[in-house]
Amino acid sequence: MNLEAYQTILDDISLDSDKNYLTLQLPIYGMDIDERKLFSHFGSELGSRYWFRSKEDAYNIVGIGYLESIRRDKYSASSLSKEKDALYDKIQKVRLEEGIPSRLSLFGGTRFDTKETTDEWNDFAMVEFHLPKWQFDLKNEVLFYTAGISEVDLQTVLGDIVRELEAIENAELKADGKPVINMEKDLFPDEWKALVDRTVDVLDETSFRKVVLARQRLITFKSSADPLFLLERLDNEKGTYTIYYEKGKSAFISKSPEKLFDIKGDKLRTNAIAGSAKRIHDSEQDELQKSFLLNDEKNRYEHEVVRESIVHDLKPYSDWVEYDPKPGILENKYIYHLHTAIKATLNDDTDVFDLLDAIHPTPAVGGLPKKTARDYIMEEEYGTRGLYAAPVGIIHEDNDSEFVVSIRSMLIQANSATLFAGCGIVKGSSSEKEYEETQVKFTPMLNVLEANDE
Ligand SMILES: C=C(O[C@@H]1C=C(C(=O)O)C=C[C@H]1O)C(=O)O
Repeated sequence: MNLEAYQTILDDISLDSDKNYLTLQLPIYGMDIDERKLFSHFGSELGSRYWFRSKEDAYNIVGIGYLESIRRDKYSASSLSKEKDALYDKIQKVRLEEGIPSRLSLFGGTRFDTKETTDEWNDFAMVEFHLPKWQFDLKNEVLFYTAGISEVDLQTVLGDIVRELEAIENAELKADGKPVINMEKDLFPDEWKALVDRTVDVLDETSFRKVVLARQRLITFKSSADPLFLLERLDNEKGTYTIYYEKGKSAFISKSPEKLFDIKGDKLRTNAIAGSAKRIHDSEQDELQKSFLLNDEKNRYEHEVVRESIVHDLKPYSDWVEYDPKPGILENKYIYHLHTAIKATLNDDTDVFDLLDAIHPTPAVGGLPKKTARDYIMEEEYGTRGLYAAPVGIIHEDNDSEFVVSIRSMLIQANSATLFAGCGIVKGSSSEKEYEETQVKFTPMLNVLEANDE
């Protein structure tokens, strides 16, 4: 870190009194800093921290201290877009080194739907995106430090940051052991199976083709789960996103394999992921599982419904959408899915918030027709989805962004964890099989809690 050169830059700038914040962007090359040290060092910021790592490692970001947030009780693409622009406009950005390949981002998401939430989701607004005080881009080794412009002392700020970085490098990493489980139970298991049976009778191949029904599993602990323990456990499943999102007294956690979309310039990438078979961890049996999945009519149908819907929803925003008509297999640690990569070139003036609104929820987590399915889920499903299966991710100043469909997830509060898992129901689905499938889909979170029998 070339502190003298950085100070010279700071000596040469004048603070812009029209702005609310100053963001300093500086490299932290070679520093021994990771997510666990950050969460340990910034323990007092509990409830105001996140870790977001994308599955292709495009992003690995920790944010600490929510300085300002966009919060809305209703989703409105145009208002959100304006608020995002206004927030970025309030920031004076200063690069302390040229050519750093990283940019400031906001992190957050929207709830799955507008269902009145039960108390459990009160910490998360309908739509919420945060500007953190400390944003660590761990992939590119860059820090974005943001402070209120009236509070910044350009003579002392660098020294303060350096001291903090040194303390982070020396942070203690002593996590508590795994949370001791008091009680573990599926919520409404028989009612859920009955709902699936009823739903199969309602579905057909034209007017209501598919709906995804989710269920919950509740685990209570003898004492609260240590964030450092959870972070360590979150590191152990490749090929998935990692979301650890604290807000108030809650933490929302996901190891989702499913991208909603990412945008770079005018290029959007998304995927259809639907159709599932358990991974058995025996090479012969797993080959059979994969070839079953590729050829099974019900799974193929479930998958095609998702792909068609995504392609259809992209059309107003793109004259060029490309995908392979034959799905492949997405391999996760516990499960296989049918997978189709979809690419689009976006038309001019497409806004990321319009795309979010247009694409979410895909029938991988909602159903088809989308509105019928959404209403059905709100009406019939037990409990509230909140951030489960909802878009969570990051947005830069322009449209560049990456969003996850936050499945394989749980909500942690005080001494309890609520796990969520759902599956696509079509005509001909069997409630027993779907129940088993959701059981498999709890595994990533059970594994994070070390609550499975593995
Ligand atoms: C809804 C979930 O998963 C979704 C449903 C799938 C299916 O029904 O085959 C497969 C992958 C996901 O798109 C979940 O994991 O909770």
